[in-house]
Amino acid sequence: MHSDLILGTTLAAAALAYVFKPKKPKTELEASSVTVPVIPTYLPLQLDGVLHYILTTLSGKDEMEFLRNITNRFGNTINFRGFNRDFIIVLDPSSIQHILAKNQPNYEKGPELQAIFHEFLGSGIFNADGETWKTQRQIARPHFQTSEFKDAALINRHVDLLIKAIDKQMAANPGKPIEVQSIFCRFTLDEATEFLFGETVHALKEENSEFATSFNYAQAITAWRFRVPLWRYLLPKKRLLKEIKNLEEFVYKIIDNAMAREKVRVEEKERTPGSEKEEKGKGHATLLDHFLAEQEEHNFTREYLRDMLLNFLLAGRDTTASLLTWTMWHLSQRPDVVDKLKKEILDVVGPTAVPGYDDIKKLKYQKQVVNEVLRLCPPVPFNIRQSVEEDVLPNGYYIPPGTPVSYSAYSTHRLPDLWGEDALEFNPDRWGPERVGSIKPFMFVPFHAGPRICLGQNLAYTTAQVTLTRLLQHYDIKASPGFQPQNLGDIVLFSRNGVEVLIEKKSIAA
Ligand code: HEM
Repeated sequence: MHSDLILGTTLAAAALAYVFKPKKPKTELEASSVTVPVIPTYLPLQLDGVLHYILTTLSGKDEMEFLRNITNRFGNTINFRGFNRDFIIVLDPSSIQHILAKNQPNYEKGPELQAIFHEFLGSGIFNADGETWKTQRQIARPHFQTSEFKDAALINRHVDLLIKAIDKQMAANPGKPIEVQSIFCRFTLDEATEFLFGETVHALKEENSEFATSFNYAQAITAWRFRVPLWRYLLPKKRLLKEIKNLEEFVYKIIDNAMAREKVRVEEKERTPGSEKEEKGKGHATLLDHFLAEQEEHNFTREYLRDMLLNFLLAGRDTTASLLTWTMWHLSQRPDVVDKLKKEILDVVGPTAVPGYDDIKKLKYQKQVVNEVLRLCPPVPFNIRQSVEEDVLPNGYYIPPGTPVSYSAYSTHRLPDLWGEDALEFNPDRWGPERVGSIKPFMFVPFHAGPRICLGQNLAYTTAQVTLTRLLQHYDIKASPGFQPQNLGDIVLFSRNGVEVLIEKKSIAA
């Protein structure tokens, strides 16, 4: 009893000290700039605001629209303070440019975000700053040059399997709508594992593949921590660690095999002098091979390579699945757009030819459609950085040091001031030659921007466009009556209830 009283008093005293802690005097920079407006709350520690947000996420409401409503009410630069901790959100393109490009070194991933992702992603590219990030980016870059996937053979091989999986579902449930989100997630998992590791996990074939289940779980828990950082301390970790171990078993097997292969290659090189002149990174089939080619210089550990592979998988898999899913949703609502797409495919690729990179480059209208999907449904709807030093945004607002600063592609892409009165409408024509000039840099940031711009951007467009071309050569896509998707604003923008569309087998030439 006595010890409870002491503990209770200590905690209460600590809480009071935190709430009423004396304010630091303003720095010179702070005094000469504007304070970001704080969203009004009424309880100490902004408990009402924090609870409102937590209840919004728990009740399954649309967090992206929640945020958009707040910024509509309080402005494009706001401080969503909780527990006396600042959390700044910026929407205007010049602030986004400042954070992602002009003063990028001052806006890191930072220790708080890294702690949220730590168990799953370790020190991989997605979760690293400084030299660790730079090294991974430099070594990985050659694997993402378009020459690596120009014939789109790997993508097309997986699209063959995707079409088979769709046909199978249609045969099992004739005339019924198909939930495409989960199929696309399995498709992109297969494609990405082969592109990155050289080995696919066969998620399309085996609906409940162990790797896919573990990956989905680890990602879902990490996403909860991302949305409500408090969960990091409250959610049990036992299952998370078990699922991560499953992933590691699979990944370590690939790493060990690749390391053995690389050892043989190095020994052979030593036996045949002169072959070391070969260009670094050239001729390496997988991303892992690119890293192992640098092994002598960097001495990467198995753990480092595990982090690297899981990070690339996280970065590339769901994002592309999200893009394909929302594309199908918008097409199901717009038969006029489907008709135009089909006409273009017939003219450029033909009714049955398998498209390569050069073909899809000619599909101009299709690219407009994909961009319009990326605008309204950016796969990464919300992104966070943390300031290192204090700073001032181009619009005069003060950023304290060590503060989370976020931008939301979802909200910026929907601002009528930037996109016009039809900002909320799906209109691929806004990307046509007459209007595209009004789209200024940093208004459209689905792939991030600046030094940390998405490495897989070209691969993502190619995968999405090849897949879309092949699907429209085979099928007609129509609305599933009464179905409405519900945004799930996780790390990746998905629909809480999947996306149902009616798919009919129909030759494009018919
Ligand atoms: C439609 C598909 C995609 C979208 C919308 C997308 C979007 C993004 C965004 C917004 C970021 C910045 C994340 C951050 O720094 O917080 C990013 C980074 C990254 N993306 Fe993508 N991505 C897509 C597909 C891919 C693919 C297919 C790959 C590779 C397989 C990939 C690899 C990466 C990597 C490695 C980074 C980290 C870059 C760095 O920090 O330097 N992405 N992506």
